[in-house]
This record gives sequence, C-alpha cells and structure tokens, in this order.
Amino acid sequence: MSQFAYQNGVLHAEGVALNAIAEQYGTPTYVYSKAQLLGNFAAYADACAGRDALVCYAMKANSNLAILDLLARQGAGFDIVSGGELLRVIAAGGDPRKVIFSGVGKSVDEMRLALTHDILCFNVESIPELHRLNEVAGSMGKKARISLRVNPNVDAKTHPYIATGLKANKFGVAFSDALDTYRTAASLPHLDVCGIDCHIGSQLLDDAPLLEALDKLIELIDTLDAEGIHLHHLDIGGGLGVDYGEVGEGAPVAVGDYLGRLFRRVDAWRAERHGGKPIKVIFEPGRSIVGNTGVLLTRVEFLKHGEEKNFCIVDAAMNDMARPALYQAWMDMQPVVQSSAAGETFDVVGPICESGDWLARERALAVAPGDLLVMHTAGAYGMTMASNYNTRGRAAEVMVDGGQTHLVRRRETPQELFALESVLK
Ligand SMILES: Cc1ncc(COP(=O)(O)O)c(C=O)c1O
Ligand SMILES: N[C@@H](CCCC[NH3+])C(=O)O
Repeated sequence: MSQFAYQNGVLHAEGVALNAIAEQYGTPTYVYSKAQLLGNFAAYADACAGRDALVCYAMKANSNLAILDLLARQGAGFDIVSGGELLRVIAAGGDPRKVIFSGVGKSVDEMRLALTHDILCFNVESIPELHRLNEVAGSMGKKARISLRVNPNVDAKTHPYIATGLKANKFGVAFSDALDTYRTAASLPHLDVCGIDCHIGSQLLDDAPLLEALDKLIELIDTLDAEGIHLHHLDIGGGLGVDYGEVGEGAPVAVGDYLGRLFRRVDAWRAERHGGKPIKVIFEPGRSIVGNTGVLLTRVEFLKHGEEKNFCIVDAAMNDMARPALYQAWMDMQPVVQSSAAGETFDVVGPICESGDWLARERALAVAPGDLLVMHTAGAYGMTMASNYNTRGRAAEVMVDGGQTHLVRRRETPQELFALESVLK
C-alpha cells in the first residue's frame, strides 16, 4: 500500500498534506515516507527471516543520512561504491562490518579506508584490482575479504544505460575468465577469497534473468569447489524494479515472490549438489527499497503556449531529477490538489538552459501558475544524482513520520555552492 494518497482531493504523505509541506519548506523538495521505507525493507527482511542472509542496501539509490540510519537500525548492511559512501554509513551509525564495496575503480585510499574499518567484503571487478588490493592489505598487515564480481552475460531486458551484466559492459570479470581469476586471487597472500557476486542491471520487472544469473553463479561455485576454492557467500546483486506507473510497463515481481523462488533454488542446490554445506546469500537492492518512498514536490512557475507544444515550467529541473534527461525515463507527474477543470497537454520542464531539461512529456494536466505538482516514485536515483548545474542549490529533503515532518536535508544556498572556490589573486 502506498503511503502517498489523496484525501479530500489533496495528496498526502502518511496523512500530511503535501501543500502544507510546500508552505513550510518551499519547493522543490523531496518528501519521503518513513513507513514506506520500513515496509519496503521489511519485505526483504521477512523473506530472509531465519536464513543466513544479509540485505546490503545499495546506497547510491539514496544516501540521505536519515534513510541510512533507519535502515541500519533495521539491521541492514550497505553496498557502497566509494570511500565517501563508507563515511556516510559510519556517520549514520551503520556497521562497517556489514558493508560490501562494489565498483570498477577503487582507489588505494578507498581500499585503505575500507580495510581500516574492517568491511565485510570487497566485490573485486578485475585482475589489476586484485593485485592492488593485495598490496594495500599487505602494507597494512591485513587480509582483505574478497568476492569476484562475475559477469554472467544475462540480458536483464532493461534500458541499455542501466544494464550491467552483458559482455559489452565495463563491469565484472567475464564468466569464461572467472575460474582463472579465482585461481589468481587464491594465490595472493593478503586476500581471503570468500564469495562470488553479480549485478546484472537495474529496474528489472521480471525475476527470470536474476534466477538465470543465480544458476550461473551456482555452476561456478561447483566448479570452484572441485578446485579446492570454497566460497562462503553468494551475492546476487540488486536490480528489482519499481512501478513507475507507465502505461504498458506493468509492475515488478513482488520481493517476497522473487526471494522465495531464489531461496528454493539455493536450498535445492545445497541439498543435491553442495553436500548440505551452508552459504550466506547477500542482496544489494537499491531502487526497490527507496523508489516509492519518495516524491519530488515542485511548483508551477509559468505556463507557456508554444507554436508546437505547451510547456508547464516548474521550479524543479534536471539538476534535481536527472532520470528523464539521462534515460528518457517516464516519471508520473500529478497535481497535489485534484481539479475537475479540463486539462491541456504539456511538457513539464525546468528552468535550466538545456532542451534536455524536461521532467515529463505530453501529459494531460489541469494546472495554473502557482499550483503544486509531484513527481511520484522519485526516491531512488533522484537526490543522489542531483547536481548544482546553473548554480542551482539542491532541493530540500523532508521525512514524514506518522504525521510529523522532519527536515532531513536543508536546501543549499547559492553562497554555499561557490564557497569552495577561489579567484586568482
Ligand atoms: C553493484 C550494484 N549493486 C546494486 C545496485 C542497485 O541496483 P538497484 O537500484 O537496481 O537495486 C547497483 C545499481 O544498479 C549496482 O551497480
Ligand atoms: N541511475 C539509474 C540506475 C543506475 C543503477 C546503478 N548501477 C537510474 O536512475 O535508473
């Protein structure tokens, strides 16, 4: 059930009217629902109950400290892709020993930081990275726990920019090279080879490609076992999608159904081929935890009737939400206050000086200047991909918690944006 619903014609978040939030905090503002967030995490936690499993939230989707704190208190681990994200986990009170570190370009400093905090595992993506990590760990007198990110060459059937498990993608080690790469890893004295992982892409509506990837990982675990390389965990990555409401797209498979099918396969394999030995299962969900947790609240500045198109110019822009500009993503936009007036067809655009600065195209809307609109399902890859283009301060972020609203990130001022710069003297 969504925590964002109309009551008496006004959109509310957990019972708080969004127009009241706009009055108090201004626009553009991201509004999150704590109940939605906890419900989404609980779907994973419930499906994992009683099992050796860890949900490492992929914080690139939304790394606001309030969100990290709430998830950490539910027992979440975190999937990070930079030293900065590790520092965020620590600042939010998360446990570094439940952190896995993904990414193709980890620097020496990032490796050192992660080893200092004794993270659970590095998801290594190449042979040069294995050697670098071995050296860094050795120089610190430590052993780094590693998993190899294997590229199962499964077609995730998603947008090419967010598919990651194909041969043509920069991620992971090719399936055909995996065995040799594991041999190399096992020969390096400062590495502790403990897992295997993959991540085939994002916004997947069907779990069939994920289960296909699982089968490939399992096949490799069997091969490695025969080589004397015994793994303790398998990490299937994230990727489950959300319902953006686009006509003809359909809804994603439910988390519980996907995890149920996955665990049944893992159990059958363990019993039949793995000698009943235990294996920890790790998940790296991002979007499916936070996507429908947030909306982007924006106000109409002007309506402009062009020669070919009508434009609804709002105060949010591609710097606040880049998904439409980057991926031609379809995001649902609705008025905060419902109206029975006849609408017109608009492109919803921001104030930035780019033709690519659009949030929604060809939408029937009954709106007037000063009205409020929301972009739904904006909790994932919204604020984390925001920029200061056109010297625009990033939006505020507000968390609604059972009738109370809390400012969890204030709006940036223009002065803050250039405070790090200096002029030549
Ligand atoms: C390595 C890795 N893990 C997890 C995720 C999270 O993916 P999603 O938000 O699709 O669940 C991503 C991003 O797609 C990723 O690159
Ligand atoms: N930023 C992308 C998802 C990227 C996933 C990261 N591997 C999106 O908004 O859909």
